Amino acid sequence: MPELRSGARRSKRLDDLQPPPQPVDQGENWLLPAQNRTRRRVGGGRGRGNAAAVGKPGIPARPTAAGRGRGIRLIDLDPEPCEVLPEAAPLGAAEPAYNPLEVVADKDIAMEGGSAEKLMGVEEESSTTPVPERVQVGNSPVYKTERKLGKGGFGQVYVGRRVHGGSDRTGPDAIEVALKFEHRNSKGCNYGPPYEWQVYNTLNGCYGIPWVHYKGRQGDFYILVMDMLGPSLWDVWNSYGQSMSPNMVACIAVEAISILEKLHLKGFVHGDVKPENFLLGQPGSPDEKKLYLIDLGLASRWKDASSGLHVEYDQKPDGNNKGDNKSFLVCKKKMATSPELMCCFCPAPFKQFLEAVTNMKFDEEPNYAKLISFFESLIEPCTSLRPIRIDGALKVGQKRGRLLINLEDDEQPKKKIRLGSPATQWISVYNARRPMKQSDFLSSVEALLSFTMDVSSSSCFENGLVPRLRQNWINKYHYNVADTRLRQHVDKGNEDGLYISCVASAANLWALIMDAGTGFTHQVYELSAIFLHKDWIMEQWEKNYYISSIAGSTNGSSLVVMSKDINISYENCNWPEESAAKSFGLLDWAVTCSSVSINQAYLLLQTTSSLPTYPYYYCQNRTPYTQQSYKVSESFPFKWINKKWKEGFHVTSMTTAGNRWGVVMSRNSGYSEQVVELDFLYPSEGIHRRWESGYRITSMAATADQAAFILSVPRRKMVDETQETLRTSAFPSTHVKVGIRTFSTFYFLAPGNITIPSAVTAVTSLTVSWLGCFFLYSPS
Ligand SMILES: Nc1ncnc2c1ncn2[C@@H]1O[C@H](COP(=O)(O)OP(=O)(O)OP(=O)(O)O)[C@@H](O)[C@H]1O
Repeated sequence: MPELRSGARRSKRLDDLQPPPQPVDQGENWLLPAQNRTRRRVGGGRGRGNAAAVGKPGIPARPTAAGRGRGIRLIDLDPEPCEVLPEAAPLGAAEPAYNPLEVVADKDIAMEGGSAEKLMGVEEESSTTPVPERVQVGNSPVYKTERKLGKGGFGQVYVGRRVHGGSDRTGPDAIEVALKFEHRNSKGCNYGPPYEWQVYNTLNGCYGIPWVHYKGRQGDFYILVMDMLGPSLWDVWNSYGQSMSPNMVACIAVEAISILEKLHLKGFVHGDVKPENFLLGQPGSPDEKKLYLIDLGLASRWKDASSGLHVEYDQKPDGNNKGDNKSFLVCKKKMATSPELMCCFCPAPFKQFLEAVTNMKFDEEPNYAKLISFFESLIEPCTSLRPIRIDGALKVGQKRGRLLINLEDDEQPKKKIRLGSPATQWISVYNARRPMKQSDFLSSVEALLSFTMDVSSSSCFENGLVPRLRQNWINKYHYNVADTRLRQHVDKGNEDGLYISCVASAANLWALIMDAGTGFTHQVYELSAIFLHKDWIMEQWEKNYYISSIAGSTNGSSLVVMSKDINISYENCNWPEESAAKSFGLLDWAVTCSSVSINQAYLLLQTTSSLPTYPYYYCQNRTPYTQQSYKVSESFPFKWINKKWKEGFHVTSMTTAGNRWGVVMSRNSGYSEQVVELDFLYPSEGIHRRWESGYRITSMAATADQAAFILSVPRRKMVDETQETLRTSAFPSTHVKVGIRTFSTFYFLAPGNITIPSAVTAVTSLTVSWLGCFFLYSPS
C-alpha cells in the first residue's frame, strides 16, 4: 500500500530561488525532538496513509508509523528558515496598527555542522558495541550468541544456542532461538525498553507472529528471545532469480492477508508490511512453509483502547520524513503508478486486489474474504507442492467454492478513478451562508458594506454611494487572463468598486475573482517574474498593506495582491457589541444584529430614536493582521508553519509556482485553530472530519504532486456557514456565474426596504491542480 506522507522534495538547490537568498547563517542540522526519534509511533500513519496533516498549533506532532529511517533520518533536512527582520515600518498616527515585520527567505540546506557528527557518534556506539557472548534474561536458559541472522535499523538478530538450562527441543526451551539485541542508546530505547516489547505483550502468540519467550536487559542491551525463523520473502525472491510463479505469490498473498487479519482483530495494524518482514519457518523444520510476520516496532492500535472506536483520521507530520527526498519519491512513484500499469504483466486478480485496497477508506473494515478470494483462482490444486502452507485463510484441502461464489455474488469493488497522469484541474472553494436569516443577510451585503465605512456620518445612505452601487456587479471573475490583459481587468473592476478577493494560475494564465465584499478599501498588486517579490512586498508592508492573495504560475512568476482596510477601528474584530454603536459615534443607534463570516464581521445598527428608521450596516474586515510573514520553499514548509503557529501566526494565503511553495502567515488572522492536510490526492476524508469539528478550508495550493489544504476554525462563531467542493477540469465558470446571478438579485438596497435574497455565494479561494477540480457552489 502506498505510504503517503508529507513528501518533501529538494531536487533543486534553493539558491536559484527568488528573491535572492538572504544572508543566512550556516546551514544547521537539527535534531528531531526525542519523541520522533523513537519508534514509539503510536497511532497515526496507518491505513492508506491518505494524508499527512500538520497538527494544531501548540500540540506536538504525534509521531506516525511510516518512514522510519536509519541513521541519516535523524538529521532533519528542513532547517529553520532565515528570518530577516526589516526595520519597523513607520506607523502613521491615523493608520491601523499593522506592523509587518518579517520576510522569511529559505536557505540552502547543506548538511554540515556538529549535529550530524554527534549523532553519528551515538549511532556508532549502538551498532559497534559487541553483543554479549552469553545471554540469559529473566528465567531463560543460558544461550551462546552465534552467527548473525540479520540487522535492521534498530536491532541486530543473532542465533542463540542453548548451553544451559531448559530441556525441551522446541518452544521456550528450544535449542536454537533468535536473539534480538537493541542497544540502550539506540534510537528506539530513549525511554527504556523498545516499544516493540509492549506490542509483543499483546500480540504474543497471535497467528503468524513468532513467539517471544523471554525478554530483559543485559548490560547495555535490551534482548528479546524469540522463535528462530528462516529466510524472508525478500531472500526467497532473490534466491529464485527475482521472480516467482503466480501460484506462489497467490499462496503468499492469501497467507499474508490472513496474518494481517488476525493482527487487525487484535486491534493493531503492522505499519511496516514489506517482503523483508515476512519470514518463513526454519528450513528443514515442520514450519518451513509457514509464513510469519516480524518487526512490530511500528505497529499501532487502530482502535481507541477505551472507546473501541476507530482512531481519528488525524495523521501528523512524520518528523523523520520531512526532508527525506527518497520517501517522497517513493510515494510519488507509487501514486503515479496505476493498478493497470503495476499489474500489466500479472494475471487479472492482482490488479483487482490493488484496486480494492487502494480505494479503501481510512476507517473501512477490509473484506478479508474477498481480498483473499482474488487470489484463490491462481492457487494450483496440488496442495503438497504448495510453497507456502495456508493455515490461516484456508486449511489445506479445504474447498474454496464458497469464496469463489462470494466473489461472484458480491458487487465488484466500486471503481474509483485514481488519477495517475497529471492534468490541469481546478480546485475552487466557495462559501455559502444559509439559511437567510436577517443576520445572514447582513453577511451577504458585503458589496454595500465596503462603501459604508464613514462611520462618523450617519448620512451614508444619502451620499450617493448606494445608487452608484446599484449599477455594479457584485462579483466578477476572469480566467485565462494573459499577463498583458491583467491590468485592464483589474482597473475595470476597481472602477466598479470591486477588489481582488482571490487569484489563481494555470498554465501561466491568471484567474481572478473580483468582489465588492472584500472589505478592503485599498488594494495594490504586482505581477512579477520573481516568485513573491520581496522588495515590492516589503515596500507595500511599509505602507500598511498586507498580502491578501497570491498566485504563482508554472514559469515562476507571481501575482501578489496586497490590500488594506483603513476603517479598522477595533482590534481582533472582537467588538463588545453593546458598545459598538457608541464606538461608531452613533449614540442613539443600537446594534440589533451581528454576523460573522470567515473573513468579515457585520453589524446592523438601528436608530433608537423614532426618526429616521434606516438601518445602518457596518462591515469590518476580520483580518486586521498585526504582523505578516511569508516563506518560499522547495518543499511544503511544515516546520516553519509549526513554529509560526506557536508564535500566534496562521496561514492566510498560499500558492505554488512549479514545485515551489509560497506560504503567507499572519498574526491576528481571526482563526483559533488551524491544520494542514497535505496529500497526493484530494484529502476528502480529512477535510470532512475536520469540517465536523468546525474547520473550514481557508487556503489551498497544489503542485503537480501534492495538494495542501489549510483548514481553520474562526475565532468567532460563524452563523450557518456552509462550504462545498466540486471538481472541474476547466475553470468553473458556470458555477461562478451562478454566484454572480445570485448576487445580482439584490444589488439594490433601499433604506428601510430590504429584500432578503434566497441565497448568497462568495468564492473564497481558487486553485488549480492535476489532482482534481473541487469547487463549492451555492445553494439556490
Ligand atoms: N525471529 C527471527 N528469526 C530469524 N531471523 C530474524 C528473526 N527476527 C529478525 N530476524 C532477522 O533480523 C533482521 C532484523 O530484524 P528486525 O526487522 O526485527 O529488526 P529491526 O531493527 O526492527 O528492523 P527494521 O529496521 O526493518 O525495523 C530481519 O530482517 C531478519 O532478517
